[in-house]
Amino acid sequence: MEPMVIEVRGLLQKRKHFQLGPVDLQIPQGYVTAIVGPNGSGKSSLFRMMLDQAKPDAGEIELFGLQVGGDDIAMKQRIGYVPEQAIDIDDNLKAEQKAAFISQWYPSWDLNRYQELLRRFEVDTSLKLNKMSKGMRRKFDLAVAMAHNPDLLLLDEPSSGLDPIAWKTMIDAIHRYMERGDRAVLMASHIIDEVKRLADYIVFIVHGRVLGMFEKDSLLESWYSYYIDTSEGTANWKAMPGYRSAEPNGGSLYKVITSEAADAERWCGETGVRISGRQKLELDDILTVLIEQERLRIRS
Ligand SMILES: Nc1ncnc2c1ncn2[C@@H]1O[C@H](COP(=O)(O)OP(=O)(O)OP(=O)(O)O)[C@@H](O)[C@H]1O
Repeated sequence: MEPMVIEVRGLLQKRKHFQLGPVDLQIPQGYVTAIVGPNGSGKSSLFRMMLDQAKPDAGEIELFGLQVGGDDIAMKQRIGYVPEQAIDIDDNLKAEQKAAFISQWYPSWDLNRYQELLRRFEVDTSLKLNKMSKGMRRKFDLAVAMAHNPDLLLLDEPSSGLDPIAWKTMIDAIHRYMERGDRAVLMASHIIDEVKRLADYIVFIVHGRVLGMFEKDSLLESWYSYYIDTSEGTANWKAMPGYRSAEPNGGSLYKVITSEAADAERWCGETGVRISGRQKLELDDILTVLIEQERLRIRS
């Protein structure tokens, strides 16, 4: 098993209208892990606690085996972070001045790498930060976050505001960053295509609850819709392994969703349930089912 770069244990944050956790998570070195969840599910809150910008009410986080919460500068220097929104949105400095300032904090700041990233992202560093477009600012933040060759990249919706060309450059930059094999990315994203292209693992979070961490390929292999013909009378499909939901699909057809496709297929064969069609679920469809189930769980 790979070493873990992030370990989250029993993490709890209570707010007036929202509770995050308790969260237990292990993020492995060498992989990209995407946190996927609807608006307000707690993704940014989790990042802020990992960076010690917010305190949990219970539990702990370790980065590189060191507990977050102390004043460990060396630990922070190993991280590159792109927040959901630029922290210093009104910054009157030119981008090049800001970068010169930030670079002092990082002994491993790599000027060549930084300039290469700026070139590829086409960032004009003579602009003042508060005069940059949202996308330009995002590209600058990405270049800065990667310029010191961090061991861990924390990216909170990194493609927010990027045009399609910049988006491809970002995907490419993250792939290259991962080439060395001993780094890790934890990213929050709403963009399904981005998650599919980048992520090795997916963490679903809904209403502050982590619903599990899944290896992407096996996740996409195990969620299926089956179209079941009920005209000849059929077994109770709710007993199907991994059963999630069923809805009428015209005539005697029912569309049944399972998250354990291989076992469900076998079960159908054994119980005489006739599958007249099958379709893999996309990530957003999986998330929709999980959100709905979480809603029902909260209501009950
Ligand atoms: N400083 C704060 N004080 C109180 N509540 C907050 C604060 N920041 C966030 N929240 C609440 O915590 C919950 C989680 O917010 P968070 O920003 O972590 O979600 P998110 O998953 O990142 O959402 P999005 O996808 O919209 O960025 C929300 O209900 C939000 O209103």
